[in-house]
Parts: sequence; structure tokens; C-alpha cells
Amino acid sequence: MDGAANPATGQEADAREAVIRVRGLVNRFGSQVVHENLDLDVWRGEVLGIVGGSGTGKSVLLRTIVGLNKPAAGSIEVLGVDVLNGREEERRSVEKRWGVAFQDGALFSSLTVLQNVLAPMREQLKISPTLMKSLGELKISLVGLPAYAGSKFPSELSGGMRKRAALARALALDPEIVFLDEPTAGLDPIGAAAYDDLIGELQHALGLTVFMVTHDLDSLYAICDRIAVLAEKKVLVEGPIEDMTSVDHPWVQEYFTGPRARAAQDKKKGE
Ligand SMILES: Nc1ncnc2c1ncn2[C@@H]1O[C@H](COP(=O)(O)OP(=O)(O)OP(=O)(O)O)[C@@H](O)[C@H]1O
Repeated sequence: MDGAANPATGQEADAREAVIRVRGLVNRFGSQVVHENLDLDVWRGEVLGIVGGSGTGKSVLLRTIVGLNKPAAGSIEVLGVDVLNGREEERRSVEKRWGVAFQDGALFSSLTVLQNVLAPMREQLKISPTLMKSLGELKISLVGLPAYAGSKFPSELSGGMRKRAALARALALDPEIVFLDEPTAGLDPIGAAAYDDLIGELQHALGLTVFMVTHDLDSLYAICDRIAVLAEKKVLVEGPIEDMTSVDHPWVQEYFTGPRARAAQDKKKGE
């Protein structure tokens, strides 16, 4: 936890708590270097949007933090636990405190939505099947799905509903951090805006920290407290979205001052 008084100045240092702390991260695939000495802090309770050009390593960063990709070097702490080199039991217990919703939902196709939501509970919770089912149904309603969706298979749902189902599964264990990979990709603008509202509401109601990889400028303006831009193999710049227009970097300029950004900004102002 940050927040100790600085002995030199006597002033309160940064009072924010870094729930994710990445330092010196290096990711390589063969001769391709994706991340080189990447540093990132994610603060408790914020919605952080991770943006960057295609192939800059946004998904690789997410996958590395949640343990699905082993980096070549660096350190990653999540909720104070060293997830790369910490003790196995510590790592397993911290994994229960986050949830992940992947771009395509990554739901088990042979299980119903309810069974998908119950899967992490079955693995981790020692509670009665009746209570588990009730909790699963609660998660399904929490993400705005109708009760009947619980008995459907993922293939029987629309893309937007599948994304909500994936979110319900990510919320199964009441996580503190939720990782979302391109949550609004493939949704129509109304569906995407509804999904953004849902994330905003859940973040507010549950005090979640949200780590969101996205290309969606509307989402960035609507719900992100902070943006981290991946470029040149690292987090090139981070801060509130208003700060991005003054960043002197071609991709950042084009992305945040182009016509789509202006449209997203106008939309936000018009709300
Ligand atoms: N398992 C892997 N093996 C080899 N190369 C990989 C692997 N995973 C990712 N890469 C490469 O790493 C780079 C970054 O990939 P990543 O999926 O993180 O990009 P991204 O920023 O999320 O892109 P996009 O916005 O297009 O989804 C890409 O060049 C990709 O081909």
C-alpha cells in the first residue's frame, strides 16, 4: 500500500493503493520483442483502459498478469502477491480474487450459462449446491441477463448476451479485480453503450477495479478513469483521457484527436 508520509518533505505520498504493480516486464516471442521494461500501476477502484495500436501487446499484457503467459523478465504483483515467483498456494489464493472475461467469452460450449457461472464456484467454494445455484442465478441477473439465459448454451445466445454471460462467470467469486479483453468488440453501438453502463454500475456498486483492453473510444470516454497507452514496447503514457490530446506521439495524436475521438467526446458531452 502506498500512502506513507515522505520523510524528506513531510508530505503525504501517493495515497492510492496499487492492486497491480508491473515492473520491468519483458515479453518476447522468438525474435519479436513485444514488451521491453514495461511498468504499470493499476489503482484500487479505478477503471483503467489499455489502448494501443494493433499488435502492441495489450492482450499479451493482460494474459501475462493473469498467468496465461510467462514473461521473459520482470515482476508482477497482484494484491500484494508476487504472481510470477510467489509461493504456489499464495498465487492460487490470489487468483480467486480476480475474474477474467475474454473477448469471445471463452465460455465452455458444452455447458449452459448457469453451469459456466457455477464452474469457478464448484472449484473454489465449499457450499451447498442449492446455495451455489442461487448465487449463480444472482450473478446472471446482476449482469442484466434474463433468468432464462441460465439454461441456454452459449451458442444459443447473441454475441452481446454471451459477453454478459462471460462477465457473470468472471464475477462468480466476487472478485476485487476484473480483467476485460475487448469487451465491446463486435457489439452494435447501443449494445456497447449498455455494456459500458453495466461495467460502470458494477464498478460503482461492487468497488471493482477494472483492467480493460479496448479499442472503443466511446468506452474510454464513458467509463475509464485512466488510460494507459501501449506503444514502443511499453506503457508510453498514462493518465486521464483529457491529458491524451496533448501527448506528442503520432499514434496517440491520431487516436485521441481524430474524428472518431471527437465524436466520442461529443457523445459524452451530450449525455
Ligand atoms: N502465443 C504467442 N506466440 C507468438 N506470438 C504471439 C503470441 N501471443 C501474441 N503474440 C504476438 O505478440 C504481439 C502482440 O499481441 P497482442 O495480441 O497482445 O496484441 P494486441 O495489442 O492485443 O493487438 P490487437 O489490438 O490487434 O488485438 C503480436 O504481434 C502477436 O502476434
